[in-house]
Amino acid sequence: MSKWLRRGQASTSNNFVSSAGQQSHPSDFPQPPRNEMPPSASSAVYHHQSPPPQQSPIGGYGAPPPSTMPMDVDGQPPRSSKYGQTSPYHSQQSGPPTHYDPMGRGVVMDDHHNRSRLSGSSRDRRSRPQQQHTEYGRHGAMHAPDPFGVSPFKGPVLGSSTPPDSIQPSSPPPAVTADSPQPSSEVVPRRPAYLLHRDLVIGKGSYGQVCIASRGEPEGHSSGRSGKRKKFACKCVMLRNDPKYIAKLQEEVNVLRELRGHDNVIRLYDVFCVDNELFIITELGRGGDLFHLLTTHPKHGVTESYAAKTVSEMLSAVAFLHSRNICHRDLKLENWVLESGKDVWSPLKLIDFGLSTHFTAGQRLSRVVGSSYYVAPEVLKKSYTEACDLWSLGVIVYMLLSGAPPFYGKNDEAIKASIVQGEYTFPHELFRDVSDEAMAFVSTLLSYNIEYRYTADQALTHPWLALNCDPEALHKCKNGARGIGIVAEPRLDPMQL
Ligand SMILES: Nc1ncnc2c1ncn2[C@@H]1O[C@H](COP(=O)(O)OP(=O)(O)OP(=O)(O)O)[C@@H](O)[C@H]1O
Repeated sequence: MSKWLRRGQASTSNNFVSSAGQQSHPSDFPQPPRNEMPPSASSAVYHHQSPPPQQSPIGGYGAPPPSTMPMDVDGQPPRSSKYGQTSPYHSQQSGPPTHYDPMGRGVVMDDHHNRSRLSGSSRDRRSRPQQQHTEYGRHGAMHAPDPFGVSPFKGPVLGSSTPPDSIQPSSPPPAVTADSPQPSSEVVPRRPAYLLHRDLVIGKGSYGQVCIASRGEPEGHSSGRSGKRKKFACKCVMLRNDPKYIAKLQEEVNVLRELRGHDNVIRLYDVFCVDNELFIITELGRGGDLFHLLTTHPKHGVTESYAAKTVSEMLSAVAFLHSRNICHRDLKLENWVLESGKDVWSPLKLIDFGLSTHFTAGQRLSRVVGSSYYVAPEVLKKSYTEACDLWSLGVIVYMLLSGAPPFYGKNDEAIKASIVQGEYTFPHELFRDVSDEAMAFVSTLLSYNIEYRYTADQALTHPWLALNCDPEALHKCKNGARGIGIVAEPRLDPMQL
């Protein structure tokens, strides 16, 4: 199925949008099945000069998927997935709907191996002779300023002799226990200690790598606590003496903080620097990213009900972002992770705000950023608004339903040319089982003219979602889109490093 998909790597360069980088299955890239496709008069070709279609016809073969692509068109070293070969997306638990395979295959697989890799179980760790853990914040802790003021803990020094079981930014400081050092006057909350598992890499991006961090009582600790360490994702970024780069990181953290509380946005827990390296501690998406989900299944895409559930959660997050005047600018399959490694229906979480920016109403942005396949045509033309995020969501839904991208080419230039041309089809081979309503929904997002493109709020009211989503879940997404129940935090002062 998604043999012609490859991981996209975001670029911040002004006039280049990169798709180079990780390629999960290099040997799988097929030659385009052009010859296998019968010519069809019913091909649905949408062009930006045409009025937006209300309902998309099914069937027809358009241009083929891309041909075999080079491992790395930028000459950068290929990135490799650290999730392992076993899919983390299957559950061995029984009972609907969590057991349901969205690919419609009804297959369940053992995800133990993968979970142990993600969670760094004791068995996994024992088998490694050389552990590469760095513990921050124990006795003699490194001084780790909190450059963004994110941590709820006031102390300038990371760590405590008795770190609490979990960090709850809005909760009171951890209790001081008998073996804690006695504070001299008042109780000053200490920042928690994290164990950084450098060898448990869960993802690599253009700015660094993401690995597991944990916090809590080590197993067998005598304090009588549960002995379970809480796991986090830790993005490790080497700092450079470059004001623009620092400003970008600051914006990333500010955005993460502002969005804290939304069910479909990854939760920020802590930020600190040690020895010129920045660590951003967030909630861990144990189920891995959607790119992995899609590319580890041999079928063409997911079921409509799974796609609709997924998209409504995405729209909820994006509507919330836009209501806070934040444009993500890098929405792609790789940037949505599943909360649970056991339940493929668990909530999705949006990650990677490295290209996000604040905007003012009506402002035209001009910086060309994003990832191949997903970038909107108006971004490539250097005049765009937050509507570019909806285009990217349209690409994602198309991919979820079919397993292939709507715009493709043998390299970045060809992909960009295809996007700027704006023509795409719903090849019968890939959309055979997909309803007209689903394709109509995709068309509302892949509308070339942003006047016709749906906003996230509009898309949430589309009949296809109402038909395919659990009403209660959809209602929750609509509430989330409006920020109901979320206390947004103010923007932070500029970072001082
Ligand atoms: N909180 C998380 N939970 C689970 N996996 C994560 C988490 N954060 C990141 N990842 C994994 O790590 C990968 C890279 O992370 P991220 O996108 O934040 O890095 P980046 O350097 O900004 O990447 P890019 O080059 O795509 O912008 C993600 O695609 C995802 O697979």
